[in-house]
Amino acid sequence: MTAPSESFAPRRDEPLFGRLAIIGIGLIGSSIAHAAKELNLAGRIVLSDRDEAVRTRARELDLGHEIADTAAEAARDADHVILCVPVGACGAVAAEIAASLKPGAILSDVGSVKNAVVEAVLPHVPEGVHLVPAHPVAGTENSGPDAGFPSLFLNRWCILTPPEGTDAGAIARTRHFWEGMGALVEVMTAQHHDLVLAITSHLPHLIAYNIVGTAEDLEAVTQSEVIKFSAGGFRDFTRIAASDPTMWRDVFLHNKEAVLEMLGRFSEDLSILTRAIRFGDGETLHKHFTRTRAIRRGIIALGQEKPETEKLRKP
Ligand SMILES: NC(=O)c1ccc[n+]([C@@H]2O[C@H](COP(=O)([O-])OP(=O)(O)OC[C@H]3O[C@@H](n4cnc5c(N)ncnc54)[C@H](O)[C@@H]3O)[C@@H](O)[C@H]2O)c1
Ligand SMILES: O=C(O)C(=O)C[C@]1(C(=O)O)C=C[C@@H](O)C=C1
Repeated sequence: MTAPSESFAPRRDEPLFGRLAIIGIGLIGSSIAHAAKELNLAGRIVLSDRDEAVRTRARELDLGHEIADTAAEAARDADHVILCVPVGACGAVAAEIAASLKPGAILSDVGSVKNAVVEAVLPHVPEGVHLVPAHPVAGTENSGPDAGFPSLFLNRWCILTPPEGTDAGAIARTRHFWEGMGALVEVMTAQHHDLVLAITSHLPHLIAYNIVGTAEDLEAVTQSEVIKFSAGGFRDFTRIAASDPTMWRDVFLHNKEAVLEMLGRFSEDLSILTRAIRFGDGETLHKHFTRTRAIRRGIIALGQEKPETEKLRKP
């Protein structure tokens, strides 16, 4: 492998896959297309989207090597097919492309929920095709074909959740593909993934959607001072609450049990803090805030986040 200085990760001399099909040309699909082309991860990259305007824009952006009009056309003879559509659409797309999948192909996805995707897709996977679901834990609040960028997955986790008995070679090739884009790969069950992501990703989004909605409702009472004087903390919530409504509707509808479990725990812990404020229990508040501060510092120490001050110095 060679490492041209201008590239964010090493470019491969030989592609990992002959033909890569990406179905759904939004933030994640277009980011994969950028990275896979730049890093020579596939000989031919074919994309498709059900929205004609998105396909037109993808052609203008020169994403991949070809934009197909249908998902089935894109998937035909592909070695690796990645569904980059909202979680609730994965089953229908799998059904649409099933007859085009060639034996030995890897069928994957990037959904933020894994168990429901496996349940919806697995019945459509033809004999000899390997299902290796993936979830890159990387994103932004933006969506659509213009939102993607090649380094999105660099130093970010990508979680693979292959069903029991999945071909080890197919898992290894999927791992190499994500590692090729700079991601760190971990394998776990779909159930475990959904429980972990419910607290680390899904609940934070629900909280952001809720707090920003509450603040909006208060605008009338405070004569528009809520948004005008929004401080750093609230602004961070507004970024998250600007995330794609369709994507997040599907996440909550398809990870219902794990999210409700985490929401229950969250509400219990919130009651403890509420009580401490009501009764002037400073010790409980101080102890709690000290514990959570250590978690943030731990994340920074692991190198997964920069301190805010450093972000200000080096934007
Ligand atoms: N946005 C993130 O931060 C993020 C991060 C990791 C994983 N994901 C997951 O990646 C997937 C895609 O998310 P995104 O942010 O790229 O969304 P996006 O809204 O940017 O793009 C989704 C695209 O899928 C297309 N689409 C929808 N239904 C389709 C269908 N039936 N057939 C073909 N195309 C269809 C839409 O037209 C759209 O262009 C979701 O499952 C999401 O859970 C998102
Ligand atoms: O940074 C953001 O904007 C994100 O919310 C990305 C984020 C996350 O929760 O970390 C959102 C959903 C995905 O499934 C993975 C990543």
